[in-house]
Amino acid sequence: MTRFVVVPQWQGSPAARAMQLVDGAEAIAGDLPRSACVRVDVPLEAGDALGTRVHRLSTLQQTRARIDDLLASETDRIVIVGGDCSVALGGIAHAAARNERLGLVWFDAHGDLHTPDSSVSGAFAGMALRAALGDGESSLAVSPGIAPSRTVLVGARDLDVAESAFLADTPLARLDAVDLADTALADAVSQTDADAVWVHLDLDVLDPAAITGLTAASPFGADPARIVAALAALRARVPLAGASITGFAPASAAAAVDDLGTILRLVGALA
Ligand SMILES: NC(=[NH2+])NCCC[C@H](N)C(=O)O
Repeated sequence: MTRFVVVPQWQGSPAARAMQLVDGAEAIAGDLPRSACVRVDVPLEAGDALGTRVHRLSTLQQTRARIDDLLASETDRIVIVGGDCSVALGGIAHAAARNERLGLVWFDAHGDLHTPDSSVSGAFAGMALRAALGDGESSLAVSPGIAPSRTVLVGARDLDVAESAFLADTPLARLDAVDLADTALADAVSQTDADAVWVHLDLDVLDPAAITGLTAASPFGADPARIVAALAALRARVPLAGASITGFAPASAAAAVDDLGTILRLVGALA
């Protein structure tokens, strides 16, 4: 069985409309079987940086502690429903503790490869993949981190200078999302020595024509049907350790309905 862990956290997001991520998580959860869902309470307040360069670090730490507590006794495969991107980290840490050579697929328009020092926004979502690799704010990073050589970044097209510089020096595979061939992702993960894989999907990897409820839509994104096909091919080859789906920020309840069909197809491909 798959357990859906719903984490309506907005505090990691750089967006002005960040709090709509709470509505997005609730909207997705509302369409999932209630008995398969568990909710993580997220503090209502923004939180404090605690003297670091990570905005709202105190609330991010509280949410993470609650995710870690919940997952400690979880034996089902989990799909984390966000919220902002950084809700994935508790799940990745949980899966990494159970799979020695965990691979990571990160679907995102952005790189999320900042450290607190390189980030301009201070938003932890923009540091989330880097934290999965074990770098940055130590209270939130996965430790030991996922090896970059077992990591595939898909659809990133909105990279900051420091992120491009990091990628130039790091053995992390990249795939373009626009023409994602059915087996390209399965091939890329098979070429690593990963024994299982965590799939993270920020919905902003999608083309803006396919979804409206994004805080920072970026052109030239993926067709949802191609992602579904790529995930099926991947799962035929490498066991799925768990998944996260994040970044849904609908402007209204009515607008959410327009996107939910697409989102639920993607959730289905990850469950
Ligand atoms: N997963 C995301 N929405 N990431 C947005 C990151 C945007 C920008 N690179 C930043 O660090 O602020």
